[in-house]
Amino acid sequence: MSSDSSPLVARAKSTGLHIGDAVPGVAKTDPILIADGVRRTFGGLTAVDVDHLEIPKGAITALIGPNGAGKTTLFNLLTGFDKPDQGTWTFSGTSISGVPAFKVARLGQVRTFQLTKALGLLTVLDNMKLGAKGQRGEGFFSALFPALWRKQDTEIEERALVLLEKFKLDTKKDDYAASLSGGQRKLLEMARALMSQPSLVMLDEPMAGVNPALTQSLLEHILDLKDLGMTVLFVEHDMHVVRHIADWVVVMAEGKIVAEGDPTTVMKNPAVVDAYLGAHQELDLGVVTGRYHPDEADPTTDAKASVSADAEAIAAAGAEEEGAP
Ligand SMILES: Nc1ncnc2c1ncn2[C@@H]1O[C@H](COP(=O)(O)OP(=O)(O)OP(=O)(O)O)[C@@H](O)[C@H]1O
Repeated sequence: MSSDSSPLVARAKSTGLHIGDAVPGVAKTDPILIADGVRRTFGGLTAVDVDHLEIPKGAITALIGPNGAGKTTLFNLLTGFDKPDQGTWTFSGTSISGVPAFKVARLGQVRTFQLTKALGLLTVLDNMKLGAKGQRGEGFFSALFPALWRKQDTEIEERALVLLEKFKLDTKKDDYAASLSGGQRKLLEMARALMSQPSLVMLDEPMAGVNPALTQSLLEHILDLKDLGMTVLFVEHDMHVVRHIADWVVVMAEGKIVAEGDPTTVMKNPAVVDAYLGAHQELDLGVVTGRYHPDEADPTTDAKASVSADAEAIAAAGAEEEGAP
C-alpha cells in the first residue's frame, strides 16, 4: 500500500464497465454483485425498491443519493443484516439472498462497521482479531485442541500487525479503540474489514467525520484496495470524494436507482442535478444535506463561496422585489 505522506497521484479510472447505454440497472461486463427485485418496506414506507442492479468487479462504485434515499437499507439487505420483503441477489455467482451476515462475510463480501461502544472498550489489536474469519477456536471440537487454535491465533495476530502498520495504527495497537480520533477509527474500521481477506469491501460513508489531515490517507487506502484486486462499493455524501475515487456511480432516490454512469457524466445528468445536487453541485453534499457546517467542510471546495454567493443572490432578488412597483 502507498504511504500517507506521498502526494496524491492520479490513478487510472476503470473504464468499459458496462454494456450499452448507461441507464439505471445497466448490465456490467463483469459483475460481482447482481440484485433483482429487491424491495424493503417499513410500515407504509418503501425504503428500497430496486428492479435490477449490477456492481462491476474490480472497480470502485459510489452509491449516492439524498438523505433517506435508501442507501444504508440497501447495504443492510445486501450484507445480510436486514431481510427484504422480496428480492434475490448473487455474489460472485452464488445466491446470497437471505444468507446471514456472518456467512456473507465468510464468502468474501464484508462491510465496515462503526466502532460501537462495546468495540471501543477493546484494544485496537483485539478489534482487528475480531475481524478475522473462520477462527478454529470458535468450534467446539477445535476448542478441545488448543494447539490448533494457538497456531492460528499467532497467524491472525501477525496479519493484524501487518495491516496495522500499513494503516499507521501499529503504535496504537494496545490502546483502547475508543481513544482513537475520528479518522483513525475509520482507518481501523477499514483495516478490520480487511482481516477477513474479502473480495468485495462495502464502506458506509468512509469520510464522515474525518479531519482533512487524514482524508488523503483514507482515499489512498481505498484506491489501494482496488489495486490489490478488490471491488469497492461505498456510500458517500461528499461529491469531491466520489469524483476523485469512483469509477462508477449509482444514484438512488426514494428507494429506486435513478441514474448510473461514470462520475463526470452522472454529475452532469440533468435528472441528478435537479433531484439531488440542485444549484449546489460545487458544494460538498455534506453541506447541502446539513451534515456539516460550511466551515467544517472539505477546505478544497468552494463551499463557503457558494453559500455566500447564494445568500447574496437571494438578498439581491429580495431587494429587487422590494423595489418593484
Ligand atoms: N428501521 C427502520 N424503521 C423505519 N424506517 C426506516 C428504518 N430504517 C430506515 N428507515 C427509513 O427508510 C428510508 C431510507 O433510509 P436509509 O437510512 O436507508 O436512507 P439513506 O439513503 O441511507 O439516508 P442517509 O443518507 O441519511 O443515511 C428513510 O425514510 C428512513 O427513515
